[in-house]
Amino acid sequence: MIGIRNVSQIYRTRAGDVEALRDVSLEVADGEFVAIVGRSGCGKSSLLRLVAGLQEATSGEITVAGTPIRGPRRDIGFMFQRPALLPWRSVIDNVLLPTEVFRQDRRDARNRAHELLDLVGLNGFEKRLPHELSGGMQQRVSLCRALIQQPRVLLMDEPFSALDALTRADLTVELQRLQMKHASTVLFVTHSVDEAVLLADRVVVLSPRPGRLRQIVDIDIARPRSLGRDGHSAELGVLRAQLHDLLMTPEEVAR
Ligand SMILES: Nc1ncnc2c1ncn2[C@@H]1O[C@H](COP(=O)(O)OP(=O)(O)OP(=O)(O)O)[C@@H](O)[C@H]1O
Repeated sequence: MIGIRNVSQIYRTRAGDVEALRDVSLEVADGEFVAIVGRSGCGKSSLLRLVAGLQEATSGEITVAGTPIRGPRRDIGFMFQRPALLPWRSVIDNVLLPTEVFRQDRRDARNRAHELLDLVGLNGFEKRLPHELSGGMQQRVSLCRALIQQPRVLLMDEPFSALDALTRADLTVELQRLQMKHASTVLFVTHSVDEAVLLADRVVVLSPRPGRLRQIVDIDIARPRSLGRDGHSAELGVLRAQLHDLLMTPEEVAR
């Protein structure tokens, strides 16, 4: 579904060139959930922006559903760290925004918006304005807005990092539920090893800048997953430790 081939990104700045990504290749299958982890500044957001068509790679090629990315596309949804809702539009009108931009059938879109808001527990909040909601609720609205256009691919850039730990854990559970239901193809950038092992089929570890593909860790554990006592804490713990070591040790001393 997503093909990233030999992608490099160099930013030319007045202070000199910044090499953000070097020769990254990755294939993401239809319905697969791939998490990307790596040190701050290793190019995770850059990679997502390239797949989203928000910027062009210095070299290499990216395809989604077999077609090269040349700019933003309707079949690619994006969710950022902050909800970025329009403050003057109600919850439902925020969710409907992409369907207006892409001129989708209004009635159909409204039905889908209600369904999605219901799914994330925001039933009854449709007419509220964003400032009347908590941060977690706003991010749920943002998730609905990303899903309304039924994208083939959902790109998520640290979507829960601005939330408190418990709300973040709640949303991780919800996203897992949505993923089990819809099996979307997701590329998910996170700093949280816990989130990565709970959500992903595979975790891609990038090396410190310039980001290169260091290792891919398969998370071969049945869903729903949980770090709680009744969950898969032992198996997930081993993978967490492995990822932690990959992130914390320089390549040359890693086993
Ligand atoms: N538009 C830009 N112009 C110049 N340099 C940039 C630009 N965007 C990113 N960079 C640089 O490229 C490198 C990678 O940035 P990027 O935001 O992709 O990393 P990241 O892994 O997402 O970081 P973090 O985890 O801190 O969010 C950084 O050194 C950053 O300063």
